Amino acid sequence: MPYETELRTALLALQRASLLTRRVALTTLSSVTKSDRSPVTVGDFGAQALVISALRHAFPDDAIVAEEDAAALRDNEALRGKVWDYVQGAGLSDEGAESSIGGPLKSERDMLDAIDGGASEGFASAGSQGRRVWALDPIDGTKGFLRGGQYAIALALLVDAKPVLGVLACPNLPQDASAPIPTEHAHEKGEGEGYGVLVSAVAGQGTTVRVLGSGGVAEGKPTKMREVGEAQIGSAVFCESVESGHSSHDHHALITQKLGVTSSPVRMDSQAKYASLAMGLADVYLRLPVSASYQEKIWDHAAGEIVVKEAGGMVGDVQGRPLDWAQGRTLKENKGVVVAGKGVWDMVISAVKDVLAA
Ligand SMILES: Nc1ncnc2c1ncn2[C@@H]1O[C@H](COP(=O)(O)O)[C@@H](OP(=O)(O)O)[C@H]1O
Ligand SMILES: [Mg+2]
Repeated sequence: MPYETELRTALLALQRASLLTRRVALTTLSSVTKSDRSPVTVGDFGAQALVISALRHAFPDDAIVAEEDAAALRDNEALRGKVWDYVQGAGLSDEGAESSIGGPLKSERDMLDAIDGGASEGFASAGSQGRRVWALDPIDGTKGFLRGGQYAIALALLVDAKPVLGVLACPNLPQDASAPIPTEHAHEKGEGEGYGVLVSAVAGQGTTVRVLGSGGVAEGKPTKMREVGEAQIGSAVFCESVESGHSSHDHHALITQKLGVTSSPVRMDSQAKYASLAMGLADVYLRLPVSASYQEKIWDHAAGEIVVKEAGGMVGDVQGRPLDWAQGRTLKENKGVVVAGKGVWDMVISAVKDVLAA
């Protein structure tokens, strides 16, 4: 199967990184504020080191674009030591699986180099055919991670500026699609209690859900989005960011009102929203940016996009056009993202257009 090794590596890398984020989540969390005023934690740095070292081991020639860099750690011995403790403590229980992603990191220096290995210019500079770029968000939804809500470790492989593989590790999503999605105190629920999924997709191969474990790759189950038609839109489950600064709750409310949706949207951080749709936990995801200063990276949607599309859903901008991966590193203002099943897509896009035009 195409991308078999890439998928296996990505699943194991994210599983290992989630061992670290789960452990960090059980401590008293604190964050450092970055230059863009967004928070970063020990979990973000540690997860990035673990995933990049796995990718570099398996695919040394591939470019990697990741959210964090190691500057803050190089300057801060205490913080660096803390991250290193967690990185050393995160190893898969299956030795064969662990060694297939390069085994434990050997030194603090290797850890810093791995973190800085995510500084590629990515496909913005990729001209030649067959160019491969991995896009990693080591903790997507850092605010959700800090408040005990949903977060995801998100990894996608883009070939010639198109997502061909995506994996979302969502430690706080329920494994059972009929269970409610926890939005607080979620870190207290672990694998043993039925929480933690790995949702993955490869172009043309469908979307698969696995239990997020601590050893080798678990058996996967194919998943599809729920089939919701126009007649059922009133009872569809909508989801949106917790943060109204990330997308406009007011616009979303006007859209759902127009569509006659009866229940309030489920608020959830991170690309766990895409995973929820792919798993049939929710039906529509609206993300309408609110300000011109909003410079969200397009990478933050790559894994989610393929996971939803391969589960039978649609992902586009507010005009219903496909997301433009070649446009560079940011999701341009006013474009936004709409995610829905095929049965309600036209109707949702038409409501979005009406509300934005008003
Ligand atoms: N002001 C801003 N500018 C750019 N991106 C922003 C932003 N505020 C939030 N984001 C993006 O939105 C993501 C969180 O989305 P959500 O609200 O769906 O949880 C953040 O991911 P990180 O948590 O990885 O930084 C970040 O990429
Ligand atoms: Mg992040």
